[in-house]
Amino acid sequence: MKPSVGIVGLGLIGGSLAKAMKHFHLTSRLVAYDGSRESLLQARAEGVVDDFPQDPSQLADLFRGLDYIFLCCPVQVNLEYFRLLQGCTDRNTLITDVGSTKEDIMAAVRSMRAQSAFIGGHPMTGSEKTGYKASNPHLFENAFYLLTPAGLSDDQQLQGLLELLSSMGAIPMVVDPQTHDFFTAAISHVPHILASGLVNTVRCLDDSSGHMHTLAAGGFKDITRIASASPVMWQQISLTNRSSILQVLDRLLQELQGIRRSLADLDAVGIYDFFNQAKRYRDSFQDKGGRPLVQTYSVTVDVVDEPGIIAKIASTLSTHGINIKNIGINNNREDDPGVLEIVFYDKKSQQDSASLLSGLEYPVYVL
Ligand SMILES: NC(=O)c1ccc[n+]([C@@H]2O[C@H](COP(=O)([O-])OP(=O)(O)OC[C@H]3O[C@@H](n4cnc5c(N)ncnc54)[C@H](O)[C@@H]3O)[C@@H](O)[C@H]2O)c1
Ligand SMILES: O=C(O)C(=O)C[C@]1(C(=O)O)C=C[C@@H](O)C=C1
Repeated sequence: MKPSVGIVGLGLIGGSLAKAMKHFHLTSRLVAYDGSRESLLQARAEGVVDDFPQDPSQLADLFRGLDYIFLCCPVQVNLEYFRLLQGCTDRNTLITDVGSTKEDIMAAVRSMRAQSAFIGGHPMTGSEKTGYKASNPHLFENAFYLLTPAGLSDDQQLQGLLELLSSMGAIPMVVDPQTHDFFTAAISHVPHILASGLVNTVRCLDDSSGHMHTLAAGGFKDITRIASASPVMWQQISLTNRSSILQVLDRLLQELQGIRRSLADLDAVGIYDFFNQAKRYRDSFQDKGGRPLVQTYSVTVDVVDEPGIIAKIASTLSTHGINIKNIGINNNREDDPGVLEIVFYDKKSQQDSASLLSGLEYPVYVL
């Protein structure tokens, strides 16, 4: 028997969970609630959710007796819904959240002596975009999905959740909440603070004609994409992971002070070491392509960014029997040449396409 599922917060992550569960036919019934009625209407029209309450007062009736409830609002809002849902749940309902911080919610749930079972959750995938319109059924494929059970559920419920997430293509991994919050402070939360700090710096330094804004190119755009994310989401993440963020932020400030000192002292070796150490460590991430554990076979091709270029290269490869998994232009440079990234299913296709396209005089790089 497939489980019944409820989702509170049908935005980027909640909407993607709903779409994935529908896409892979994982539920017997899927109900949702969101502050945006427009999202709920769209999801029902698309067949992604079966039903939704007309207003929050009907939430308990519609969510009673579900097997799983996913809380997918900003982290502090998730806790409010966890409390609210205690009125209509018991140990047979497993509530889980997708929030980016875990110590805070785990401590609150533990101190509450909740009726329902609970497992903290956090998919290590997402984007700077928000809302149901940005959601996508394949978001979780090959992405780590961290879980913090901490004894608030039974083994069978943990097993069931692991299977449900794996069926959406995710790679679940159990961690303790403290480790989770320290790791994510370093690899996600402080990077977001830094990206927003850089954008604020340029905003303050730009001239009245906005020349910096006009000229900002690939490097600035690459490192600051995430600064376009939801301020409410990041406010709540920051407030619920203060001590780990402060610890990592202090380490980052040391790093910045170090390079500042090397510059002030004209210490050429120190400056080289700063960039070289970072390059060596960052290059070691390359093979993973942001999707850990999955080997990717891709090439990049420098192309003139003109209409029809993707079709031209795709048809050349297809004429030679080479299957493409994914293809797209990375337009970091304004107007002129773009970098076309092509992903293949296997190494042979990667190598064959590299020699074919080099033979046609395209500059090709094998990744
Ligand atoms: N965006 C990411 O990259 C990402 C990745 C992993 C985890 N998360 C976590 O997932 C959660 C959701 O983030 P998202 O990116 O989907 O954000 P989002 O803004 O796309 O979605 C949040 C949804 O919650 C709804 N909502 C907010 N307050 C509400 C309330 N009081 N009542 C009812 N609905 C309410 C909003 O209408 C929206 O649809 C957050 O806890 C975040 O920390 C985000
Ligand atoms: O790729 C992005 O845009 C993200 O910001 C995703 C990201 C991250 O920092 O890596 C953001 C917050 C999450 O909790 C998990 C993933």
